[in-house]
Amino acid sequence: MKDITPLVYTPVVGEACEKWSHIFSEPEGLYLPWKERGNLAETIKNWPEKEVDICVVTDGSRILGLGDLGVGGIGISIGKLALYTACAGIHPTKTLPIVIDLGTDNERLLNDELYLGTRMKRLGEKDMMKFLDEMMAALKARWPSIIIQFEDFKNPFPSLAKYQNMYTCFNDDIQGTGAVVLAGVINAVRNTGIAPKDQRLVFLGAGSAGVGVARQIMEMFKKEGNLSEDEARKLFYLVDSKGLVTNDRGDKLQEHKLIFSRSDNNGQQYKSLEDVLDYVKPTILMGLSTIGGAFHEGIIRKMASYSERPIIFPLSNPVSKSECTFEEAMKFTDEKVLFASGSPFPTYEAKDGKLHEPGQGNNMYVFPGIGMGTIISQASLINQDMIYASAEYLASSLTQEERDDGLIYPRINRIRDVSARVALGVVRAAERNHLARNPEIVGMDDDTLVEYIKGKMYDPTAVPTEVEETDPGMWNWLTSKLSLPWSKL
Ligand SMILES: NC(=O)c1ccc[n+]([C@@H]2O[C@H](COP(=O)([O-])OP(=O)(O)OC[C@H]3O[C@@H](n4cnc5c(N)ncnc54)[C@H](O)[C@@H]3O)[C@@H](O)[C@H]2O)c1
Ligand SMILES: O=C(O)C[C@H](O)C(=O)O
Ligand SMILES: [Mg+2]
Repeated sequence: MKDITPLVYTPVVGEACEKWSHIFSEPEGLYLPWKERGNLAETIKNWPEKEVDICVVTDGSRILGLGDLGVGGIGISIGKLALYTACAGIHPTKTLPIVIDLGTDNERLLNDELYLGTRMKRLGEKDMMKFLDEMMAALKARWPSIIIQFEDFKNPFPSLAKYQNMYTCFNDDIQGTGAVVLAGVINAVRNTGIAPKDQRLVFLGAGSAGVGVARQIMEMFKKEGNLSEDEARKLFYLVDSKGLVTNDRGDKLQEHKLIFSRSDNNGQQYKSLEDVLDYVKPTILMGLSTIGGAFHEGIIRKMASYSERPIIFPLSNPVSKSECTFEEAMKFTDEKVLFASGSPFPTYEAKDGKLHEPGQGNNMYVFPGIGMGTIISQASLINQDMIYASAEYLASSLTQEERDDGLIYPRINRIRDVSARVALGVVRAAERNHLARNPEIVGMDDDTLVEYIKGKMYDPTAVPTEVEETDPGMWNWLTSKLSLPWSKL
Protein backbone atom coordinates (compact mmCIF):
# COMPACT_ATOMS: atom_id res chain seq x y z
CA MET A 1 0.00 0.00 0.00
CA LYS A 2 2.73 2.46 0.93
CA ASP A 3 4.35 2.13 -2.50
CA ILE A 4 1.25 1.83 -4.64
CA THR A 5 -1.02 4.46 -3.05
CA PRO A 6 0.95 7.47 -4.37
CA LEU A 7 0.59 6.02 -7.89
CA VAL A 8 -3.13 5.20 -8.07
CA TYR A 9 -4.01 8.14 -5.84
CA THR A 10 -2.51 11.44 -4.68
CA PRO A 11 -0.16 12.77 -6.05
CA VAL A 12 0.09 10.91 -9.42
CA VAL A 13 -3.70 10.85 -9.90
CA GLY A 14 -3.52 14.66 -10.16
CA GLU A 15 -1.11 14.45 -13.08
CA ALA A 16 -3.31 11.79 -14.70
CA CYS A 17 -6.34 14.12 -14.44
CA GLU A 18 -4.35 16.98 -16.00
CA LYS A 19 -3.32 14.78 -18.95
CA TRP A 20 -6.51 12.70 -19.14
CA SER A 21 -7.52 13.50 -22.71
CA HIS A 22 -3.99 12.69 -23.92
CA ILE A 23 -3.52 9.40 -22.06
CA PHE A 24 -7.08 8.12 -22.43
CA SER A 25 -7.22 4.41 -23.20
CA GLU A 26 -10.71 3.29 -22.15
CA PRO A 27 -13.68 4.96 -20.43
CA GLU A 28 -13.34 3.30 -16.97
CA GLY A 29 -16.36 5.27 -15.75
CA LEU A 30 -19.55 7.04 -16.69
CA TYR A 31 -19.48 10.42 -18.46
CA LEU A 32 -22.69 12.38 -17.99
CA PRO A 33 -22.72 15.41 -20.30
CA TRP A 34 -25.12 18.36 -20.15
CA LYS A 35 -26.56 17.43 -23.56
CA GLU A 36 -28.01 14.25 -22.02
CA ARG A 37 -30.13 16.19 -19.51
CA GLY A 38 -33.66 14.84 -19.52
CA ASN A 39 -32.22 11.50 -20.59
CA LEU A 40 -29.94 10.64 -17.66
CA ALA A 41 -31.88 7.56 -16.54
CA GLU A 42 -31.38 6.04 -20.02
CA THR A 43 -27.72 7.06 -20.11
CA ILE A 44 -27.08 5.50 -16.72
CA LYS A 45 -28.55 2.23 -18.01
CA ASN A 46 -25.47 1.99 -20.25
CA TRP A 47 -23.35 1.06 -17.25
CA PRO A 48 -22.85 -2.68 -17.75
CA GLU A 49 -22.74 -3.87 -14.11
CA LYS A 50 -26.05 -5.00 -12.57
CA GLU A 51 -24.99 -4.34 -8.99
CA VAL A 52 -23.37 -1.11 -7.82
CA ASP A 53 -22.79 -0.34 -4.14
CA ILE A 54 -21.02 2.98 -4.37
CA CYS A 55 -20.20 5.74 -6.82
CA VAL A 56 -17.90 8.76 -6.67
CA VAL A 57 -19.06 11.76 -8.67
CA THR A 58 -17.14 14.91 -9.54
CA ASP A 59 -17.80 17.83 -11.85
CA GLY A 60 -14.05 18.31 -12.33
CA SER A 61 -14.25 21.94 -11.18
CA ARG A 62 -11.64 21.73 -8.38
CA ILE A 63 -9.46 18.66 -8.69
CA LEU A 64 -7.09 18.56 -5.68
CA GLY A 65 -5.43 21.99 -5.71
CA LEU A 66 -5.08 21.90 -9.51
CA GLY A 67 -8.23 23.82 -10.40
CA ASP A 68 -10.77 23.11 -13.14
CA LEU A 69 -9.72 20.01 -15.11
CA GLY A 70 -13.07 19.39 -16.85
CA VAL A 71 -13.83 15.74 -17.62
CA GLY A 72 -10.23 14.86 -16.73
CA GLY A 73 -11.57 14.95 -13.18
CA ILE A 74 -12.91 11.44 -13.71
CA GLY A 75 -9.42 10.25 -12.77
CA ILE A 76 -10.10 11.30 -9.17
CA SER A 77 -13.36 9.29 -9.11
CA ILE A 78 -11.46 6.26 -10.42
CA GLY A 79 -8.59 6.74 -7.94
CA LYS A 80 -10.92 7.11 -4.94
CA LEU A 81 -12.80 3.96 -5.90
CA ALA A 82 -9.56 2.02 -6.37
CA LEU A 83 -8.89 2.87 -2.73
CA TYR A 84 -12.38 1.70 -1.76
CA THR A 85 -11.30 -1.68 -3.10
CA ALA A 86 -7.76 -1.64 -1.70
CA CYS A 87 -8.56 -0.17 1.73
CA ALA A 88 -12.06 -1.46 2.48
CA GLY A 89 -12.46 -4.41 0.12
CA ILE A 90 -15.43 -3.16 -1.87
CA HIS A 91 -15.64 -5.38 -4.94
CA PRO A 92 -14.29 -3.45 -7.95
CA THR A 93 -17.28 -4.27 -10.16
CA LYS A 94 -19.57 -2.72 -7.57
CA THR A 95 -17.89 0.68 -7.81
CA LEU A 96 -18.90 3.34 -10.32
CA PRO A 97 -16.76 6.39 -11.19
CA ILE A 98 -18.76 9.32 -12.61
CA VAL A 99 -17.90 12.71 -14.05
CA ILE A 100 -20.62 15.20 -14.88
CA ASP A 101 -19.66 17.41 -17.80
CA LEU A 102 -21.14 20.87 -17.47
CA GLY A 103 -18.33 22.51 -19.45
CA THR A 104 -15.02 23.92 -18.23
CA ASP A 105 -13.47 27.33 -17.63
CA ASN A 106 -10.00 25.96 -18.29
CA GLU A 107 -8.79 27.73 -21.46
CA ARG A 108 -6.03 25.19 -22.01
CA LEU A 109 -8.63 22.44 -22.26
CA LEU A 110 -11.05 24.49 -24.37
CA ASN A 111 -8.25 25.06 -26.90
CA ASP A 112 -6.96 21.49 -26.83
CA GLU A 113 -8.17 19.58 -29.88
CA LEU A 114 -7.83 16.30 -27.98
CA TYR A 115 -10.02 17.46 -25.05
CA LEU A 116 -12.67 14.80 -24.49
CA GLY A 117 -15.26 16.96 -22.73
CA THR A 118 -17.87 19.40 -24.01
CA ARG A 119 -16.24 22.52 -25.42
CA MET A 120 -18.28 25.17 -23.62
CA LYS A 121 -17.93 27.48 -20.63
CA ARG A 122 -18.92 25.90 -17.34
CA LEU A 123 -22.61 26.30 -16.50
CA GLY A 124 -23.69 28.03 -13.30
CA GLU A 125 -25.06 26.68 -10.03
CA LYS A 126 -28.74 26.74 -11.06
CA ASP A 127 -28.16 24.47 -14.06
CA MET A 128 -25.87 22.26 -12.00
CA MET A 129 -28.52 21.73 -9.32
CA LYS A 130 -31.13 20.85 -11.97
CA PHE A 131 -28.73 18.34 -13.51
CA LEU A 132 -27.81 16.87 -10.11
CA ASP A 133 -31.50 16.53 -9.15
CA GLU A 134 -32.04 14.39 -12.23
CA MET A 135 -28.84 12.38 -11.76
CA MET A 136 -29.49 11.60 -8.08
CA ALA A 137 -33.01 10.36 -8.81
CA ALA A 138 -31.80 8.29 -11.79
CA LEU A 139 -28.98 6.64 -9.81
CA LYS A 140 -31.33 5.72 -6.99
CA ALA A 141 -33.94 4.42 -9.40
CA ARG A 142 -31.42 2.00 -10.93
CA TRP A 143 -29.59 1.03 -7.70
CA PRO A 144 -31.89 1.82 -4.72
CA SER A 145 -29.23 1.45 -2.02
CA ILE A 146 -26.36 3.15 -3.88
CA ILE A 147 -24.01 5.37 -1.84
CA ILE A 148 -23.10 8.61 -3.62
CA GLN A 149 -19.84 10.32 -2.71
CA PHE A 150 -19.39 13.91 -3.92
CA GLU A 151 -15.79 14.77 -4.73
CA ASP A 152 -13.86 17.87 -5.73
CA PHE A 153 -16.72 20.23 -6.57
CA LYS A 154 -15.75 23.91 -6.44
CA ASN A 155 -18.69 24.83 -4.22
CA PRO A 156 -20.21 21.67 -2.74
CA PHE A 157 -22.13 23.18 0.19
CA PRO A 158 -25.52 23.65 -1.55
CA SER A 159 -25.66 20.09 -2.92
CA LEU A 160 -24.68 18.57 0.44
CA ALA A 161 -27.34 20.64 2.23
CA LYS A 162 -29.96 19.60 -0.31
CA TYR A 163 -29.26 15.88 -0.64
CA GLN A 164 -27.90 14.69 2.71
CA ASN A 165 -31.34 14.02 4.13
CA MET A 166 -32.78 12.62 0.89
CA TYR A 167 -30.11 10.22 -0.37
CA THR A 168 -27.38 7.98 1.06
CA CYS A 169 -24.63 10.44 0.25
CA PHE A 170 -21.76 12.45 1.72
CA ASN A 171 -19.21 14.99 0.62
CA ASP A 172 -15.68 13.73 1.01
CA ASP A 173 -13.97 17.13 0.93
CA ILE A 174 -16.18 18.67 3.62
CA GLN A 175 -17.00 15.64 5.77
CA GLY A 176 -14.28 13.05 5.01
CA THR A 177 -11.54 15.67 5.35
CA GLY A 178 -13.19 17.06 8.46
CA ALA A 179 -13.14 13.60 10.04
CA VAL A 180 -9.60 12.63 9.06
CA VAL A 181 -8.08 15.87 10.27
CA LEU A 182 -10.13 15.70 13.45
CA ALA A 183 -8.62 12.26 14.17
CA GLY A 184 -5.09 13.64 13.73
CA VAL A 185 -5.91 16.65 15.91
CA ILE A 186 -7.32 14.44 18.68
CA ASN A 187 -3.99 12.59 18.83
CA ALA A 188 -1.79 15.65 18.29
CA VAL A 189 -3.60 17.77 20.91
CA ARG A 190 -2.99 14.98 23.44
CA ASN A 191 0.75 15.25 22.69
CA THR A 192 0.79 19.03 23.26
CA GLY A 193 -0.71 18.78 26.74
CA ILE A 194 -2.65 22.00 26.00
CA ALA A 195 -6.37 21.90 26.85
CA PRO A 196 -8.84 22.58 24.02
CA LYS A 197 -9.91 25.91 25.55
CA ASP A 198 -6.31 27.17 25.36
CA GLN A 199 -5.75 26.15 21.73
CA ARG A 200 -5.96 28.79 19.00
CA LEU A 201 -6.32 27.67 15.40
CA VAL A 202 -5.47 29.52 12.20
CA PHE A 203 -6.67 28.09 8.90
CA LEU A 204 -5.15 29.22 5.60
CA GLY A 205 -8.03 28.44 3.22
CA ALA A 206 -11.72 28.78 4.05
CA GLY A 207 -13.25 26.62 1.33
CA SER A 208 -15.01 23.27 1.51
CA ALA A 209 -12.09 21.54 3.23
CA GLY A 210 -11.14 24.44 5.53
CA VAL A 211 -14.65 24.99 6.83
CA GLY A 212 -15.39 21.24 6.92
CA VAL A 213 -12.34 20.63 9.10
CA ALA A 214 -12.99 23.61 11.37
CA ARG A 215 -16.55 22.43 11.96
CA GLN A 216 -15.50 18.91 12.97
CA ILE A 217 -12.76 20.15 15.34
CA MET A 218 -15.25 22.58 16.86
CA GLU A 219 -17.57 19.63 17.60
CA MET A 220 -14.72 17.84 19.36
CA PHE A 221 -13.80 20.91 21.44
CA LYS A 222 -17.44 21.20 22.51
CA LYS A 223 -17.58 17.54 23.48
CA GLU A 224 -14.13 16.97 24.96
CA GLY A 225 -13.41 20.45 26.27
CA ASN A 226 -16.90 21.10 27.68
CA LEU A 227 -17.14 24.33 25.70
CA SER A 228 -20.29 26.00 24.45
CA GLU A 229 -20.68 26.44 20.66
CA ASP A 230 -19.74 30.10 21.03
CA GLU A 231 -16.64 29.42 23.17
CA ALA A 232 -15.44 26.75 20.74
CA ARG A 233 -16.14 28.85 17.63
CA LYS A 234 -14.03 31.73 18.95
CA LEU A 235 -10.87 29.59 18.94
CA PHE A 236 -10.90 29.55 15.10
CA TYR A 237 -9.45 32.18 12.77
CA LEU A 238 -10.04 31.54 9.07
CA VAL A 239 -7.98 33.21 6.36
CA ASP A 240 -8.96 33.22 2.69
CA SER A 241 -7.49 34.95 -0.38
CA LYS A 242 -8.65 38.32 1.03
CA GLY A 243 -7.19 37.87 4.53
CA LEU A 244 -8.75 37.14 7.93
CA VAL A 245 -12.46 36.43 7.55
CA THR A 246 -14.25 39.18 9.49
CA ASN A 247 -17.77 40.60 9.53
CA ASP A 248 -16.62 44.11 8.59
CA ARG A 249 -14.14 43.28 5.85
CA GLY A 250 -16.30 44.93 3.25
CA ASP A 251 -17.00 42.00 0.92
CA LYS A 252 -20.03 39.72 0.86
CA LEU A 253 -18.95 36.51 2.58
CA GLN A 254 -20.02 33.15 1.18
CA GLU A 255 -22.55 31.52 3.44
CA HIS A 256 -20.30 28.67 4.62
CA LYS A 257 -17.76 31.13 6.09
CA LEU A 258 -20.25 33.03 8.24
CA ILE A 259 -20.08 30.67 11.20
CA PHE A 260 -16.35 31.43 11.73
CA SER A 261 -16.35 35.08 10.70
CA ARG A 262 -14.80 37.27 13.46
CA SER A 263 -16.49 40.26 15.02
CA ASP A 264 -13.82 40.99 17.66
CA ASN A 265 -11.21 42.59 15.40
CA ASN A 266 -12.02 46.19 16.45
CA GLY A 267 -12.35 47.30 12.86
CA GLN A 268 -8.83 46.19 12.00
CA GLN A 269 -8.28 43.93 8.97
CA TYR A 270 -5.41 41.44 8.73
CA LYS A 271 -4.44 40.77 5.13
CA SER A 272 -1.36 38.55 5.26
CA LEU A 273 -0.84 35.26 7.06
CA GLU A 274 2.08 36.84 8.97
CA ASP A 275 -0.20 39.59 10.29
CA VAL A 276 -2.79 37.03 11.37
CA LEU A 277 -0.14 34.95 13.17
CA ASP A 278 1.19 38.02 15.02
CA TYR A 279 -2.36 38.86 16.08
CA VAL A 280 -3.52 35.34 17.09
CA LYS A 281 -0.31 33.52 18.14
CA PRO A 282 -1.86 30.16 17.27
CA THR A 283 -0.99 26.72 18.59
CA ILE A 284 -2.40 25.02 15.47
CA LEU A 285 -1.90 26.00 11.80
CA MET A 286 -3.87 24.28 9.04
CA GLY A 287 -3.23 24.65 5.31
CA LEU A 288 -6.17 24.06 2.96
CA SER A 289 -5.46 26.90 0.57
CA THR A 290 -4.04 25.22 -2.59
CA ILE A 291 -1.03 27.56 -2.23
CA GLY A 292 2.18 25.51 -2.40
CA GLY A 293 4.95 26.83 -0.12
CA ALA A 294 2.65 29.28 1.74
CA PHE A 295 4.15 28.12 5.07
CA HIS A 296 7.64 29.45 4.40
CA GLU A 297 10.48 29.51 6.90
CA GLY A 298 9.30 32.74 8.61
CA ILE A 299 5.80 31.33 9.16
CA ILE A 300 7.05 28.03 10.56
CA ARG A 301 9.53 29.75 12.89
CA LYS A 302 6.75 31.99 14.21
CA MET A 303 4.68 28.88 15.00
CA ALA A 304 7.63 27.41 16.91
CA SER A 305 7.87 30.57 19.00
CA TYR A 306 4.24 30.35 20.22
CA SER A 307 4.23 26.83 21.69
CA GLU A 308 6.50 23.94 22.64
CA ARG A 309 4.87 21.50 20.19
CA PRO A 310 3.32 23.49 17.33
CA ILE A 311 0.76 21.58 15.28
CA ILE A 312 1.29 22.29 11.57
CA PHE A 313 -0.82 20.47 8.98
CA PRO A 314 -0.15 21.50 5.34
CA LEU A 315 -3.08 19.60 3.86
CA SER A 316 -3.34 20.88 0.29
CA ASN A 317 -2.79 18.34 -2.50
CA PRO A 318 -0.94 17.27 -4.53
CA VAL A 319 2.68 17.60 -3.33
CA SER A 320 3.28 20.75 -5.43
CA LYS A 321 0.43 22.52 -3.58
CA SER A 322 1.43 21.47 -0.08
CA GLU A 323 1.92 24.57 2.10
CA CYS A 324 5.30 23.17 3.26
CA THR A 325 7.28 19.93 3.27
CA PHE A 326 7.90 17.66 6.25
CA GLU A 327 11.60 18.49 6.12
CA GLU A 328 10.92 22.24 6.30
CA ALA A 329 8.49 21.81 9.19
CA MET A 330 11.01 19.70 11.13
CA LYS A 331 14.02 21.92 10.43
CA PHE A 332 12.41 25.28 11.22
CA THR A 333 10.75 24.10 14.46
CA ASP A 334 13.90 22.47 15.75
CA GLU A 335 12.18 19.09 15.22
CA LYS A 336 9.33 19.87 17.63
CA VAL A 337 6.48 19.99 15.13
CA LEU A 338 3.45 17.72 15.25
CA PHE A 339 2.92 17.26 11.54
CA ALA A 340 0.51 15.81 9.01
CA SER A 341 0.26 16.58 5.29
CA GLY A 342 -2.35 15.75 2.66
CA SER A 343 0.20 14.22 0.27
CA PRO A 344 2.99 11.77 1.11
CA PHE A 345 6.47 13.01 2.13
CA PRO A 346 9.66 11.03 2.78
CA THR A 347 10.93 10.05 6.21
CA TYR A 348 13.14 12.67 7.91
CA GLU A 349 16.41 11.91 9.64
CA ALA A 350 16.76 13.99 12.81
CA LYS A 351 20.03 15.43 14.14
CA ASP A 352 20.31 12.51 16.57
CA GLY A 353 19.98 10.04 13.69
CA LYS A 354 16.43 9.03 14.60
CA LEU A 355 14.05 8.54 11.69
CA HIS A 356 10.71 10.39 11.84
CA GLU A 357 7.74 9.38 9.68
CA PRO A 358 5.36 12.15 8.57
CA GLY A 359 1.65 11.70 9.23
CA GLN A 360 -0.56 11.69 6.16
CA GLY A 361 -3.77 13.52 7.01
CA ASN A 362 -5.62 12.42 3.92
CA ASN A 363 -9.28 11.49 3.76
CA MET A 364 -8.23 8.07 2.40
CA TYR A 365 -8.11 7.00 6.06
CA VAL A 366 -11.85 7.51 6.48
CA PHE A 367 -13.88 7.50 3.26
CA PRO A 368 -13.39 3.76 2.60
CA GLY A 369 -14.57 2.97 6.15
CA ILE A 370 -17.48 5.42 5.90
CA GLY A 371 -18.60 3.68 2.68
CA MET A 372 -18.05 0.18 4.06
CA GLY A 373 -19.83 0.99 7.34
CA THR A 374 -22.79 2.36 5.40
CA ILE A 375 -22.95 -0.74 3.19
CA ILE A 376 -22.69 -3.10 6.17
CA SER A 377 -25.32 -1.28 8.23
CA GLN A 378 -27.51 -0.67 5.16
CA ALA A 379 -28.01 2.80 6.55
CA SER A 380 -30.45 4.95 4.65
CA LEU A 381 -28.57 8.20 5.33
CA ILE A 382 -25.06 9.24 6.39
CA ASN A 383 -25.39 11.71 9.25
CA GLN A 384 -22.97 13.82 11.31
CA ASP A 385 -22.81 11.23 14.09
CA MET A 386 -21.56 8.60 11.62
CA ILE A 387 -18.92 11.01 10.27
CA TYR A 388 -17.79 11.96 13.78
CA ALA A 389 -17.58 8.28 14.75
CA SER A 390 -15.29 7.62 11.77
CA ALA A 391 -12.85 10.17 13.24
CA GLU A 392 -13.06 8.80 16.78
CA TYR A 393 -12.48 5.20 15.69
CA LEU A 394 -9.62 6.25 13.42
CA ALA A 395 -8.00 8.21 16.26
CA SER A 396 -8.21 5.22 18.60
CA SER A 397 -7.03 2.68 16.01
CA LEU A 398 -3.29 3.31 16.55
CA THR A 399 -1.30 0.45 18.04
CA GLN A 400 0.88 1.03 21.09
CA GLU A 401 3.94 0.69 18.87
CA GLU A 402 2.65 3.42 16.53
CA ARG A 403 1.98 5.71 19.51
CA ASP A 404 5.44 5.01 20.92
CA ASP A 405 6.89 5.98 17.55
CA GLY A 406 5.14 9.37 17.87
CA LEU A 407 2.65 8.74 15.04
CA ILE A 408 -0.72 10.49 14.93
CA TYR A 409 -2.11 8.33 12.11
CA PRO A 410 -1.75 4.56 11.77
CA ARG A 411 0.71 3.13 9.25
CA ILE A 412 -0.77 2.89 5.77
CA ASN A 413 0.18 -0.79 5.43
CA ARG A 414 -2.47 -1.62 8.06
CA ILE A 415 -5.16 0.25 6.20
CA ARG A 416 -7.55 -2.72 5.85
CA ASP A 417 -7.60 -3.26 9.62
CA VAL A 418 -7.98 0.45 10.18
CA SER A 419 -10.84 0.71 7.64
CA ALA A 420 -12.60 -2.18 9.40
CA ARG A 421 -12.34 -0.24 12.71
CA VAL A 422 -13.60 2.95 11.06
CA ALA A 423 -16.48 0.97 9.50
CA LEU A 424 -17.27 -0.47 12.97
CA GLY A 425 -17.62 3.07 14.36
CA VAL A 426 -19.84 4.09 11.46
CA VAL A 427 -22.10 1.04 11.94
CA ARG A 428 -22.42 1.69 15.67
CA ALA A 429 -23.39 5.32 15.02
CA ALA A 430 -25.92 4.21 12.39
CA GLU A 431 -27.44 1.83 14.94
CA ARG A 432 -27.61 4.53 17.64
CA ASN A 433 -29.39 6.80 15.19
CA HIS A 434 -31.86 4.11 14.09
CA LEU A 435 -30.55 4.31 10.53
CA ALA A 436 -29.18 0.74 10.32
CA ARG A 437 -31.38 -1.75 8.46
CA ASN A 438 -29.27 -4.91 8.23
CA PRO A 439 -30.95 -7.62 10.36
CA GLU A 440 -27.82 -9.84 10.25
CA ILE A 441 -25.80 -7.51 12.50
CA VAL A 442 -28.37 -6.99 15.24
CA GLY A 443 -26.89 -7.76 18.67
CA MET A 444 -23.33 -8.46 17.41
CA ASP A 445 -20.55 -7.44 19.82
CA ASP A 446 -17.63 -5.38 18.50
CA ASP A 447 -15.26 -8.29 17.84
CA THR A 448 -17.88 -10.31 16.00
CA LEU A 449 -18.90 -7.28 13.97
CA VAL A 450 -15.30 -6.51 12.97
CA GLU A 451 -14.90 -10.10 11.80
CA TYR A 452 -18.21 -9.83 9.93
CA ILE A 453 -16.97 -6.66 8.20
CA LYS A 454 -13.65 -8.26 7.29
CA GLY A 455 -15.50 -11.32 5.98
CA LYS A 456 -17.34 -9.07 3.51
CA MET A 457 -14.12 -7.61 2.14
CA TYR A 458 -13.11 -8.60 -1.37
CA ASP A 459 -9.78 -10.41 -1.38
CA PRO A 460 -8.06 -10.36 -4.78
CA THR A 461 -5.72 -13.18 -3.77
CA ALA A 462 -8.53 -15.62 -2.94
CA VAL A 463 -8.95 -18.45 -5.45
CA PRO A 464 -12.39 -18.28 -7.06
CA THR A 465 -13.43 -21.94 -6.59
CA GLU A 466 -15.92 -21.96 -9.45
CA VAL A 467 -13.08 -21.13 -11.88
CA GLU A 468 -10.94 -23.88 -10.40
CA GLU A 469 -13.75 -26.38 -10.91
CA THR A 470 -14.74 -25.36 -14.40
CA ASP A 471 -11.43 -24.40 -15.94
CA PRO A 472 -8.39 -26.25 -14.63
CA GLY A 473 -6.54 -25.43 -17.86
CA MET A 474 -6.52 -21.77 -16.98
CA TRP A 475 -5.15 -22.50 -13.53
CA ASN A 476 -2.37 -24.66 -14.95
CA TRP A 477 -1.43 -21.79 -17.21
CA LEU A 478 -1.60 -19.29 -14.34
CA THR A 479 0.49 -21.38 -11.97
CA SER A 480 3.15 -21.84 -14.64
CA LYS A 481 3.27 -18.05 -15.13
CA LEU A 482 3.51 -17.42 -11.41
CA SER A 483 5.95 -20.35 -11.00
CA LEU A 484 3.94 -21.49 -8.00
CA PRO A 485 3.01 -25.10 -7.35
CA TRP A 486 -0.70 -25.81 -7.71
CA SER A 487 -1.00 -26.73 -4.04
CA LYS A 488 0.17 -23.25 -2.98
CA LEU A 489 -2.71 -21.60 -4.84
N1 LIG B 1 -5.78 16.31 2.96
C1 LIG B 1 -6.96 16.03 2.52
O1 LIG B 1 -7.50 14.94 2.76
C2 LIG B 1 -7.70 17.05 1.69
C3 LIG B 1 -9.08 16.91 1.53
C4 LIG B 1 -9.79 17.86 0.80
C5 LIG B 1 -9.10 18.92 0.21
N2 LIG B 1 -7.76 19.00 0.36
C6 LIG B 1 -7.00 20.06 -0.29
O2 LIG B 1 -7.38 21.31 0.22
C7 LIG B 1 -7.24 22.30 -0.79
C8 LIG B 1 -8.49 23.14 -0.80
O3 LIG B 1 -9.62 22.39 -1.14
P1 LIG B 1 -11.08 23.03 -1.03
O4 LIG B 1 -12.07 22.03 -1.47
O5 LIG B 1 -11.28 23.64 0.30
O6 LIG B 1 -10.96 24.16 -2.13
P2 LIG B 1 -11.76 25.51 -2.20
O7 LIG B 1 -11.55 26.07 -3.55
O8 LIG B 1 -13.15 25.29 -1.71
O9 LIG B 1 -11.03 26.44 -1.10
C9 LIG B 1 -9.77 27.03 -1.25
C10 LIG B 1 -9.65 28.15 -0.21
O10 LIG B 1 -8.33 28.67 -0.26
C11 LIG B 1 -8.41 30.08 -0.27
N3 LIG B 1 -7.25 30.67 -0.94
C12 LIG B 1 -6.94 30.68 -2.26
N4 LIG B 1 -5.82 31.38 -2.46
C13 LIG B 1 -5.40 31.82 -1.25
C14 LIG B 1 -4.33 32.62 -0.79
N5 LIG B 1 -3.42 33.10 -1.66
N6 LIG B 1 -4.22 32.87 0.52
C15 LIG B 1 -5.14 32.40 1.39
N7 LIG B 1 -6.18 31.63 1.02
C16 LIG B 1 -6.31 31.36 -0.28
C17 LIG B 1 -9.70 30.40 -1.02
O11 LIG B 1 -10.14 31.72 -0.73
C18 LIG B 1 -10.61 29.31 -0.45
O12 LIG B 1 -11.15 29.75 0.77
C19 LIG B 1 -6.96 21.55 -2.09
O13 LIG B 1 -5.58 21.65 -2.40
C20 LIG B 1 -7.27 20.11 -1.77
O14 LIG B 1 -6.42 19.21 -2.44
C21 LIG B 1 -7.05 18.09 1.10
O1 LIG C 1 -7.86 13.39 -3.12
C1 LIG C 1 -7.14 13.56 -2.14
O2 LIG C 1 -5.96 13.18 -2.07
C2 LIG C 1 -7.70 14.19 -0.89
C3 LIG C 1 -8.78 15.17 -1.09
O3 LIG C 1 -10.01 14.61 -1.40
C4 LIG C 1 -8.45 16.34 -1.99
O4 LIG C 1 -9.36 16.84 -2.63
O5 LIG C 1 -7.30 16.77 -1.98
MG1 LIG D 1 -11.13 15.68 -2.78
